[in-house]
Amino acid sequence: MSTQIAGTRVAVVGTGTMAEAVLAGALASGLEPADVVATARREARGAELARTYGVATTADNAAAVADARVVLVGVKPKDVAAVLDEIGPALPADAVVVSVAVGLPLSLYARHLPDGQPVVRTMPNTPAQVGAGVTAVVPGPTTAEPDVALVEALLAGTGQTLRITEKEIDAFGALAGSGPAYVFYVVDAMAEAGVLMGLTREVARNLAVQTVLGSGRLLAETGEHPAILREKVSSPGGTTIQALKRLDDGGVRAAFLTALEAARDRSAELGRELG
Ligand SMILES: NC(=O)C1=CN([C@@H]2O[C@H](COP(=O)(O)OP(=O)(O)OC[C@H]3O[C@@H](n4cnc5c(N)ncnc54)[C@H](O)[C@@H]3O)[C@@H](O)[C@H]2O)C=CC1
Ligand SMILES: O=C(O)[C@@H]1CCC=N1
Repeated sequence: MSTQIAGTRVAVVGTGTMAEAVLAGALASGLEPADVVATARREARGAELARTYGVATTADNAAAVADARVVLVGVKPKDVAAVLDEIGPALPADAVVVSVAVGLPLSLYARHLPDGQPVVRTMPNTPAQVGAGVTAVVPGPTTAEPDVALVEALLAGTGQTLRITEKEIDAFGALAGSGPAYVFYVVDAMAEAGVLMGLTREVARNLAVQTVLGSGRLLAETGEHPAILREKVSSPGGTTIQALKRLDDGGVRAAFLTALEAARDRSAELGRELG
């Protein structure tokens, strides 16, 4: 199905790290900068966004959404309800509100927006900025299919999109939404090990980055199970198995399981606290 992106008026309300990454991807999908208004509270931030993306900017959230077809709400979860109350009266009836906030249920949007306002809840991740993200998409209960397809078309330039149910989104966020942070943590730790062994910081970091990039591509392009690829690196009686044993001794695998459960549980907790 082809959905027309060019000419779609988009407002980004609260253009921080995640919203900027989604905006960059949407522009790569064919969204035109002239059709975008992004809000920024600080003038310098607005100027930076205008310079980088060629979009219009304003500090006035309500004015930004007044003729929008799609409104991306990019503020932190604790600020979402107040922003919805602020923009609600100015929203065109057909404007689709797109959530990126972790934890917040669709029911919160229904409570703070005019009756019948279309909403799509998403969970993106920051690799969206380079077109290599993965975004969960949960349509609101009354959101029409063409509106969901429009949001997915806008997100196409950010990487993959995947429709899921709302009950799956806390786990999705714990794995994919937060996931880049775990990978950056591993890269940082591997680079530090390189420095410990006497490599320069620059070389160590480059080796760690290239190894993660190459391993990700190998996984994606071969479709092989990670355990099989791991076995292909670990020769019997060789070096890698010595390192993997130390990771197991350190409880790293189990730590990943409890870490992701903790992120999922915090997402659910945010939903209870703020939703
Ligand atoms: N950072 C990430 O990797 C991910 C973040 N998210 C979600 O994205 C949302 C934003 O997170 P980040 O981008 O990390 O935070 P951020 O702090 O970088 O961005 C929030 C932005 O909202 C602005 N803001 C706050 N109140 C405002 C208001 N009343 N009007 C206009 N702008 C306002 C801030 O100035 C800031 O630029 C959160 O809801 C988070 O759960 C979701 C997935 C991944
Ligand atoms: O840490 C957070 O709360 C956000 C949501 C998912 C990734 N970052």
